[in-house]
Amino acid sequence: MRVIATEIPDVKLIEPTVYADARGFFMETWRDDLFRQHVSECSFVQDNHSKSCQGTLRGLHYQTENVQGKLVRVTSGEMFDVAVDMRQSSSTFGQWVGVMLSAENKRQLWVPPGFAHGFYVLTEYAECVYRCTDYYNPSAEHTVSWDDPTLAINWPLIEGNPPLLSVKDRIAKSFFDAVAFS
Ligand SMILES: Cc1cn([C@H]2C[C@H](O)[C@@H](COP(=O)(O)OP(=O)(O)O[C@H]3O[C@H](C)C(=O)[C@H](O)[C@H]3O)O2)c(=O)[nH]c1=O
Repeated sequence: MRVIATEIPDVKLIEPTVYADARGFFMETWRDDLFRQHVSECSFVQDNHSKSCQGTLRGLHYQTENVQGKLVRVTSGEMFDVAVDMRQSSSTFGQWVGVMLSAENKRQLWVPPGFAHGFYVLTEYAECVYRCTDYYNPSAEHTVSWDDPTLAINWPLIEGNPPLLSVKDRIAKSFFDAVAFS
């Protein structure tokens, strides 16, 4: 696997080694030893899988208890995946990283604990699976508005179509009003 640095040191882009042959391909999508050695010393306790139609934007979400790190990959379609630094003490507080993840490029994004996460779906459908370092805790979940002007995330929105949002994401907080990590 190849680990690629991003604009935020703790956020990593991972390219697994793909073994292709006449049948198709094989790849190790995660190995505890290599992940700990090259990305982050953490354990995963919950796997998620979500499917979204084109134009769906989920996020920006994070938990302030059971704080989750997430290892995100796309198993079908393509999405623009975003991590936002919500750690007040960080030199990159309020900065974001956005990468294209797709079934084609097989890339994975490591979203560390302390970051908000969101994605926007570009293809007719996209499915993502992601490993979490802590359990879902809805009572401690927070949302930051996807189009917050301070974050100014450059979403590759499909021309003329407002993103499809959940009710929760439509009423998300501004970055300045959102709870940050110390
Ligand atoms: C996240 C989650 C949700 N749920 C239930 C709660 C709702 O009944 C239903 C849909 O939840 P929600 O609309 O919050 O799903 P997303 O909008 O995809 O939320 C996720 O989107 C962003 C991109 C993330 O990184 C988080 O994993 C998560 O916040 O699944 C669970 O049972 N367990 C879970 O871990």
